Amino acid sequence: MDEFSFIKSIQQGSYRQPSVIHGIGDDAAVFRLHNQDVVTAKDMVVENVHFARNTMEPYHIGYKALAANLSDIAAMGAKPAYYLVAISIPNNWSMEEIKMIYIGMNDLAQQYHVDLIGGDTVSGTELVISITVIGFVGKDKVRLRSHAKEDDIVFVTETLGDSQAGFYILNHSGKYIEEDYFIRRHQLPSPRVEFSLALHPIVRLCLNDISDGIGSEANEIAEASQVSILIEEERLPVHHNLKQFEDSLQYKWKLFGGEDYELIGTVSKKDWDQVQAIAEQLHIRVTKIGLVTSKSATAEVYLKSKNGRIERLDKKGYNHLSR
Ligand SMILES: Nc1ncnc2c1ncn2[C@@H]1O[C@H](COP(=O)(O)OP(=O)(O)OP(=O)(O)O)[C@@H](O)[C@H]1O
Ligand SMILES: Cc1ncc(C[n+]2csc(CCOP(=O)(O)O)c2C)c(N)n1
Ligand SMILES: [Mg+2]
Ligand SMILES: [Mg+2]
Ligand SMILES: [Mg+2]
Repeated sequence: MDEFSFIKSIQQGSYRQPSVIHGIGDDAAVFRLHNQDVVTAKDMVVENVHFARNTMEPYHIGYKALAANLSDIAAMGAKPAYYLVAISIPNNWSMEEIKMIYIGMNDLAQQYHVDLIGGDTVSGTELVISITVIGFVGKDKVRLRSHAKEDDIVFVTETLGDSQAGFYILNHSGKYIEEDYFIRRHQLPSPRVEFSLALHPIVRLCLNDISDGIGSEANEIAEASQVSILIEEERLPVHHNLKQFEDSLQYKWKLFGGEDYELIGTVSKKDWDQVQAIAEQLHIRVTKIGLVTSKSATAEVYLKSKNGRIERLDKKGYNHLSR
C-alpha cells in the first residue's frame, strides 16, 4: 500500500460536523465559521527522512518545516495566521540547536505575520517536527485541486528541480555553478503566499503546491478534477544553470524531485493574461506548461517529450510508503 492508498483507506465516509466544507483530500482542510472559511494543514518533518544533520543547519530545519506548511496554505489561496509546533527531541540534540530551529521558524513567521500559538514537547529517538498551520480565506474562495476544467491553461511558478539540485550539491562535493542558489532553494524555500493571495480577483482557480514533484501533483489535480492533462516537457521552466547536471538528473528532478514548494495550477484561458500580469507585478515567474485537454473519469496526465512523443506521466514522485 502506498502513501496515497493509505490516506484513502483511513478517510471517513462522511463528516459529522456540518461546518466541514472539505476534509481529507486537498492541501488543507476547510471549515466554515460564520461568513469566513478557515483552512488548516499539517506537515511533519523527520530526521533522516526530510533532512540530515550534515546538510541542514538547525535554522534551516525550522525555516523549511514552516515553509512547507505555509506552502499548503498558499495552495488553498488562504492567508496564514497561526501555527502550532509539536517536537520530539532526542538527547543528542543540544538545547541551543533546538532553539535555532525555532529561530528559523520565527524568522519566516515574521515575514508572513503568523503567530506560534501552541504545540507539544516530548523526548524521542529522532528529531521530529510536526506543524499545524491555520489560515483564513473568503467564503467559497478556496483554490481546490478539483477546480480544473477542460481547456484550462496549466501553469507553474518559478523553476522546477532546484531543490533536489541543491540537495545533490550538498551530498556530492565538487565545483558547481551557482551552487549557493541551488543550496538556498533546498534549505530555505519560499512559499508562494503573496502570489496566491494576489490572485484573489480570479473567480476560479485550481492550485496545488509542489512537495513531491509535478508528476505527482499534476496527477492529484487530474484525479480530483476528473480531467486529463497534457504537459509539454519543452515548456517546463528550469533554472538556466540546471544544465550543468546530467540530462537524466535534470529530467528526474524537474518532474519527480519535489520540495520546490512552487505552485502548479490551472486557470481558464480568459484569465491567463491577468495571472501573468499579477505575477509580473510581484516579480514571480509564471509559465504555461500545458493544457487541461478533456474531462476524463480515468484522469490521465500525459507528457509530450522534447522529441514529440506523448506518453503517460505516472503519479511518480516522492511517496513515503512506496517500498
Ligand atoms: N495520516 C493521515 N491521517 C489523516 N489525514 C491525512 C493523513 N496523511 C495525510 N492526510 C490528508 O491527506 C491529504 C493529502 O495529504 P498530503 O500529505 O499528500 O498533501 P500535502 O500535505 O499537500 O503534501 P506533502 O505532505 O507532500 O507536502 C490531506 O488532506 C491531508 O490532511
Ligand atoms: C535526508 C533527506 N533525504 C531525502 C530528501 C528528499 N525528500 C524528503 S521528503 C521529500 C518530499 C516532501 O516530503 P513530504 O511529502 O513529507 O512533504 C523529499 C523530496 C531530503 N530532503 N533529505
Ligand atoms: Mg501540498
Ligand atoms: Mg502533507
Ligand atoms: Mg508528500
